[in-house]
Amino acid sequence: SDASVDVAPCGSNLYCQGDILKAVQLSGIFEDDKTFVDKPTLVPEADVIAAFAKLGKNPSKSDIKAFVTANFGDETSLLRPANLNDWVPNPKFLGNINDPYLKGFASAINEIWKNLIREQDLSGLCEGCTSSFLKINGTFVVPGGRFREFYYWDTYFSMEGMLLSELYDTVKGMIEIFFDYVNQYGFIPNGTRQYYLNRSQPPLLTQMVNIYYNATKDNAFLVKAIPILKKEHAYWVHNHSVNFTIPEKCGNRFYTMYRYDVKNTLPRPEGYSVDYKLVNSEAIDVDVQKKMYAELSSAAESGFDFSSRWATNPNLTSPDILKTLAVTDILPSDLNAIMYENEKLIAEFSKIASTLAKTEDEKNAFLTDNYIYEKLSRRTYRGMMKFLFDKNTGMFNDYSISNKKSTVVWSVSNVWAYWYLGDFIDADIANKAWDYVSTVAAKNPGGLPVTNIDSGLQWDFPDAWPPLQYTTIKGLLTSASSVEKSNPERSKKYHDTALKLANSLVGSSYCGWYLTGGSIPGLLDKLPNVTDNGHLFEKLNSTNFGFPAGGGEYTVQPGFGWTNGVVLWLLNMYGDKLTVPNCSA
Ligand SMILES: OC[C@H]1O[C@H](O[C@H]2O[C@H](CO)[C@@H](O)[C@H](O)[C@H]2O)[C@H](O)[C@@H](O)[C@@H]1O
Repeated sequence: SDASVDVAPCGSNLYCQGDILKAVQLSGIFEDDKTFVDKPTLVPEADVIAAFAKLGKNPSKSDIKAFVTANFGDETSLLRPANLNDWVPNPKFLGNINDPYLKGFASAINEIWKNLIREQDLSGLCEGCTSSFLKINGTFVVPGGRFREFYYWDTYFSMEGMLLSELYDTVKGMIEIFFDYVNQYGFIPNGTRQYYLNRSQPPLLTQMVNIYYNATKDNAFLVKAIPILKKEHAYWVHNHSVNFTIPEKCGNRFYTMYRYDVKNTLPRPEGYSVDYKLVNSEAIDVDVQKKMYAELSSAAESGFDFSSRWATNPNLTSPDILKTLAVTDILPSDLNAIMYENEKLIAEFSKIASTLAKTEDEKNAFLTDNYIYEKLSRRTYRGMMKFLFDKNTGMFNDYSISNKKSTVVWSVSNVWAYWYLGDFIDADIANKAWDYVSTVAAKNPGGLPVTNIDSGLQWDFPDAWPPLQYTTIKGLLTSASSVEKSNPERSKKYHDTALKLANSLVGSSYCGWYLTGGSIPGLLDKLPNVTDNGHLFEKLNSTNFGFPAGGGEYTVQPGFGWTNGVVLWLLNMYGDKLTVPNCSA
């Protein structure tokens, strides 16, 4: 393809584009493409480029291996454990957990934060050397395993647990790191690497500020946050919105809706060989190839990489299904719901700020923002109800712009909007959605699978993702409280489904941890012949209680930030109801 018109995630000739990246990633010397792009150089970049040039036109695999060994360092370097001044051994929420094993489990997770919360240490980088890391000003939580950097949407779910662990200063500092990125780049990158600089992730910063504010009532911080949250919102409006209408359905009216959309024409550096081989597996036009690269990156931006949810032919399986991704043609229901909630929250924060203003002008400016963002939220709401909401099923479906109709794949993300909008939905229609969810939950002991389609992709059946158990439970709780007075029986039913999901995630994570060497001093011995000390996994198997899920382009990762966060959140909320499962059953 014509490199002069290619759009890469960043300018680096090592980490984002160019011959060295291509040769190393296609050589097959690493099982996981992310390994190479996480390696810092051992010599200045110009020397790396000169050393590569010496290899000539078609270097062998062993030449490339020797070149990488001589010029690149360890991918896990440039990080150190953080000095956590706010970590406490016995956070108060442990007192809310009755079952002694689950209390011990919560305490073990509280310990695990110390391994996952890190600081950058660039002192190991030699003079003139370089790495793919973005500068990270402060302490941050990583997901774990191959995910050695700070991720955007993961952090919301990790924070729910970190706040219970009373890591208030650390949480505040992490939000401030994100503020720096909004100021520097205008948006928050997918993760803190140069190769993530062309895309964001589900925009949950405003909601991070919300949970931090609810936990601390830090007014000064809230006031400081508002201009930055507005700036991030503007980025999504300018780069990720479409003005959409269907004349026969809408007359002259246009609706502003949001979508994932990454400008990119090259393989994702951290998945280079996977993307390259997929796109070059048959003879296709260069323009079509470039479009496929843009779709792959846009799927990564959605957080759901990869899923039949984005496929025009969801009946195919991996890898062929990936050739049919049409992310940029879809109005995703979860993204639109998130944007609606962000607009509502910016309006609410502005109202609070207006009461704290020191001058009349300041107060009026906040009240104007309150008015503007309320209005924006109504605009997003109208679009969601017009195009995404299905009165027959109660689901908020994804919508295909080109087909002018809902897409066909059901996903747990179709009930995400209930978290924020549950109060506004007709109770009988909402009940249909929740009946469906509870039927799926009843069939899956390990949690709600993300879709019903077994494509081999990681955001498909049978994978149960902790953040989506959280969003579904939030939706159930909103619906339960909205019918509590009018229909207590229904309300109880929703609470029961929420508890069932909580039992699945907490129980399955507990067993996964125990079976991989988890123990509790004086109460639970470590299994014999297990060398590890207990892992929580990034995703669980919905059909196989106690086991992680698989699928996708990398092996399941232990750690794990969002699992720990959501499990602690559930243990705190249902600490008087949850009981320890029998892990050998
Ligand atoms: O390397 C492949 C992809 O890895 C990341 O995605 C997955 O892990 C993230 C961190 O836990 C999570 O936020 C995301 O939802 C997962 O699918 C990365 O975010 C992708 O951009 C990347 O291509």
